[in-house]
Amino acid sequence: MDAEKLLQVDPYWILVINLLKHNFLLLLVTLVVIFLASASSAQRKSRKFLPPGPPGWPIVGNIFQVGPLPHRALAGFCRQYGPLVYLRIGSVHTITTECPQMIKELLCNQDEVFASRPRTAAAKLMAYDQMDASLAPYGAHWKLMKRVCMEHLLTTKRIASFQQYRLEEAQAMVHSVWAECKLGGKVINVREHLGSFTMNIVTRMLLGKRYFGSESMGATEAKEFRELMHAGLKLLGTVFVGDYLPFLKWFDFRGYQSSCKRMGKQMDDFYSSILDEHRDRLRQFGNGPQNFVDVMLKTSAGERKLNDTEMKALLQDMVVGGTDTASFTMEWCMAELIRNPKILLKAQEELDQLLEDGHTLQESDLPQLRYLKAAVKETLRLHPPGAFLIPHESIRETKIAGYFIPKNSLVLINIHGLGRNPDVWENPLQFMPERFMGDKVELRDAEFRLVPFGYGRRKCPGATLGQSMLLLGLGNLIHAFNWAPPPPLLPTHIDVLEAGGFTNPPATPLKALAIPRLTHHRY
Ligand code: HEM
Repeated sequence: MDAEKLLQVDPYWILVINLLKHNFLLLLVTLVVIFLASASSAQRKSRKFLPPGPPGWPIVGNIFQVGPLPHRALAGFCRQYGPLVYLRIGSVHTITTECPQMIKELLCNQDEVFASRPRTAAAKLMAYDQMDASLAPYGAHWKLMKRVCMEHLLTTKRIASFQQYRLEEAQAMVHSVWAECKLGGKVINVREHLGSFTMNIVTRMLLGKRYFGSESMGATEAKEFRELMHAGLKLLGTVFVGDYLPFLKWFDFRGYQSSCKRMGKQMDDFYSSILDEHRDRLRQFGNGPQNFVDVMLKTSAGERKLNDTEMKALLQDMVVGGTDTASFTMEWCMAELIRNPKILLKAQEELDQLLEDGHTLQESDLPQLRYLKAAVKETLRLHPPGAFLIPHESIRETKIAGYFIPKNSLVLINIHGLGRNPDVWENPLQFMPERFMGDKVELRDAEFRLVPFGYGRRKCPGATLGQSMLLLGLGNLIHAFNWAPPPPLLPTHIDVLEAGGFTNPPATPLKALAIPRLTHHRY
């Protein structure tokens, strides 16, 4: 078997070949030392009662058992070994679960112990050395960044003050779909439209600047940036061997670290240009409406002002947190509605009733959209954007359900698995908004059956904004158009396989036939 074939067959051999390419002797010595160290450490650890899990290889542990869609492999282990599973990924103690009681223990009862984030090469190179809010390890810096998010940027009052942007962008999305399909229906690239919708909302809140559509200020630049962000998120969601076997972090396997570095630099250029432009605009026109950059320029972080790196790191959190998570959730929901025409019709009837006097959908209408809200919950159950919560890390050793959890354990909370756990949900693979109609399962469910925004210290600070974007975007799209699979496909042909990675979008970008269903003047 030649090297090329080996490469396609077994990732373990990829590692071996890459190792052989480098300094063989040095590696051999290192491997022996590591092996002895890990054997003696394993001996010590085995005296403690770790949760059950699959047996692993010497040194590399279970690293090659996680596969291209780790959430699926890890869900399989949870079903085989129990609600809390232990793996050793390289030298990193890892626990994973898809069980509501265990998730409650991790995010609620022992929230502080598990409130940190692991350090990884991708996060270091692409997220300002983890100086932001979402990837910062637990500690004083994270507290400061989170406080800026919660008390200055994402407050109820500020989010409400941007309501007009969201309404305008929802209508602009309807108009641009209509402009494509008004002559009787056309196949639309749904991902493109949803991506522009969320990106425009976020960049208008950040900077008062619209990137896509009419009065666009740099659509090509923004499109390039969005592609860059997707590639960056893919890297962030990829298992990089050097994060788990620290003695290999010097090897740039498949150019992983150079790619992260290059993307980090390109993204930094984009955020720097946002700050520069904003300062220029302030010099020229003085203060406008209070967008996020205005607020950050004035905000004090403790005794001092935020520095440029902190501002750019937070800008990145807002862009990443506010765009793909929402647009991919809407794309999944659209895919499921198109696969289930009766459910789509029911959601449309609810909207028709609410909007029969001819008014456009307002945020004050959203609480009345009970069925659409149930469809959104059902989407977040079956297709959460991000199969795992952002990885957590334990700050000290502890016990869960009688099992020993070592300090610095990586904690992978599998919400994709939770939503499909047959012990929690009846017919888990069926898209059925009705299951939420009479039920008391909320987005912050007390029983932890649904936690799409996390819970506890590391919970999402943008949840309210995210939900408004979801309901407004979806409500407008399904009220204004009928949707069907691109001919000659049938509804059941719509693909619902996930791509994996940090934000887990549909593997195939959704394309669908849009047919206007309102009178002309309403577009
Ligand atoms: C549908 C929309 C959204 C979903 C499903 C979502 C989901 C999540 C999840 C699962 C986490 C991780 C929780 C954990 O690790 O325990 C998170 C964290 C975060 N989200 Fe969101 N999010 C959404 C929208 C937003 C928006 C609109 C923003 C800001 C504009 C945002 C900003 C953040 C930040 C800064 C964090 C990090 C919090 C921390 O680590 O302390 N998210 N989000």
